[in-house]
Amino acid sequence: EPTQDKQSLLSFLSQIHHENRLQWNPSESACNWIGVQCDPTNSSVTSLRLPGVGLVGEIPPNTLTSLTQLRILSLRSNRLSGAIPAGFSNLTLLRSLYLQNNQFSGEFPTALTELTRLTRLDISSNTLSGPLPFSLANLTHLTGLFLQNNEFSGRIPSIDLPSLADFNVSNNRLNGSIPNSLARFPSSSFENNLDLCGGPLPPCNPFFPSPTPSPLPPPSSAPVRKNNRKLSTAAIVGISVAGGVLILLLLLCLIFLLIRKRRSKTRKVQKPPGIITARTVAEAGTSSSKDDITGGSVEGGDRNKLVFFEGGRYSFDLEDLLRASAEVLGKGSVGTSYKAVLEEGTTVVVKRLKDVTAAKREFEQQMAVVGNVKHENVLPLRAFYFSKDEKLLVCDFMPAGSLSALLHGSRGTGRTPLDWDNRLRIALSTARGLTHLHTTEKMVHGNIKSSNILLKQENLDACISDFGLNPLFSNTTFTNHRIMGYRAPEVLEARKVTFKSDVYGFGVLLLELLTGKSPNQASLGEEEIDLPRWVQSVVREEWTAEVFDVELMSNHSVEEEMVQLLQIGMACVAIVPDQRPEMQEVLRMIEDMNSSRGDTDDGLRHSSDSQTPSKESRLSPPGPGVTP
Ligand SMILES: Nc1ncnc2c1ncn2[C@@H]1O[C@H](COP(=O)(O)OP(=O)(O)OP(=O)(O)O)[C@@H](O)[C@H]1O
Repeated sequence: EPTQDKQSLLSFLSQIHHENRLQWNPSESACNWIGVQCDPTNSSVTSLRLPGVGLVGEIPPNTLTSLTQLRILSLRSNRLSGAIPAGFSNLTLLRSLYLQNNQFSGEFPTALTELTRLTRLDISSNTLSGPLPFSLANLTHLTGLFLQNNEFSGRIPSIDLPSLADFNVSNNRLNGSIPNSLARFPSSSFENNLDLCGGPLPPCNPFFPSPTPSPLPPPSSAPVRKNNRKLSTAAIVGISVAGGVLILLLLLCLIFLLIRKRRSKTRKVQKPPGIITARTVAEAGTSSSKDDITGGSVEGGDRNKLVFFEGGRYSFDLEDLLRASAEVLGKGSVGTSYKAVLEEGTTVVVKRLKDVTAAKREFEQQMAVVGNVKHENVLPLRAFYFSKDEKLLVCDFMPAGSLSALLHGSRGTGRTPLDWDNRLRIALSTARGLTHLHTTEKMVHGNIKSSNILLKQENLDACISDFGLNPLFSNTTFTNHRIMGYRAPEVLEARKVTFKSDVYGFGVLLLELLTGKSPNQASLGEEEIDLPRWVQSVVREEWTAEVFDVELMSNHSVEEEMVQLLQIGMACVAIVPDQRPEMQEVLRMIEDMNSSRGDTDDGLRHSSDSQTPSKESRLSPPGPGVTP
């Protein structure tokens, strides 16, 4: 006799409203009750099947959740309501759980995703809402997952469950692309959602998504009640006058358009320097663009075309890009970046800008400037697209990822630490790229941070990305919290980026490389303290022990170099902009430091951009506490 389980069952039945169809007799063994099955020794309940027995209301706490030996639980087709109890996570041996056709509500019960032995999970036809959790991926033994007829919303998480044979999320409020791992299921598994695409449904268009359908029901198809009353004379007069005015307005518009067209024909067409159109690329034999791609200038009506820059190696057009499969790399301060794999195999990154305030001409002019920048440590912009609703930038995909991912990606076990030589190499190559922008291009980067430092796969040299975009946005865009840690104090007040604010951002980047701490993280000991002030707050004698990344601590021979680089970083983050060095001075200090190692390392040569500053402008970096 399973005494404890019997108690739990009796307690369940006594606390829940039901239609008395079960007739469980307390004087009999629970193993003989309707719906109950026990293990061979009758010591515990292993299966409870109570489908359609008229249970009404919430599952009473500490009743069914105490049946820890359950393999099968079926409560389907009752009128159970409220949340699915979190205590279900106790039922760790459950193989099959059937809760469909009830009135359960609330978010997806994450407790269920702890039941890793589940093979069948059916919670369909309830009123569950909110997102589907990614932790569904824990249920690796699932062969059937039934979530249809609920109110789940958001995207379908990319869960890859190899044994899954039946899957259904139809009739919910889901949107976004169907993950590749679930694309093998038929369209009926996904039908009647808000805005799902990809997989068995029509392909997604990541850059020009269809507008989210209105959650309102479609206009009623009920026949409109006929109004047999005749229109009054006043109404007839009103309608005639309005009609007349409308026709007049249309005529005026037509005349205006004709005049404009004539003028624009006579105006000399200007082309921003360095920009070539898709047609020009096609003519140069580097594009597969079709014949219908119009040539001429960007300004001259070459709408809806990708504009490539000279020297690019790509040969695709907008239609190819729209057909590409795309994966979100991340959401930044100015938009979302996608990794797009074109049908012919080329992989590029497309950045979809949001809240651009620049007008078309300004945008194109700035793109012409940005697209002309060529340096081995600057990620080239390959193409752009501008329309009223959509602004896209295209650049190379860097498979080695960003410095941010490398430093903060997966700490702990399984991580390959970033050694000192590589950190110094990244510091040096970033300094070279930024110095080139400042001295040769006379361009402020405006958004220096570790996710904008991308690494070359061959040698982990760095490339700076996302430069020169500030003029496209209003001043507030770049002051959001995600980039706060790199923002110079004066930028937060004046909302204007300068060469010196780039130097500040670079200084924070050096501190990040040395400490392994993210400038945005709140765990710097005290609240409201940023990375520079935190480093400054540690007394110099303690730097080695407290400030440097533990991953660097194994190699004592480089301590002196680490302290030197830290001093350079601290000079860059001086509060007063004038006290910060120029970028080319910073570069030379790092190069000097590096050459005094006696290394013959090929990647660490002197750069041409660092030769400019005079001897007297060389700076001896102040130690912590010297900066005001
Ligand atoms: N060309 C690229 N190759 C590989 N990864 C990239 C590339 N461009 C961006 N990423 C990565 O994609 C993610 C999103 O980048 P994105 O530039 O949109 O945002 P961000 O760098 O976080 O912020 P911001 O918009 O302020 O630059 C980041 O992790 C970034 O490192």
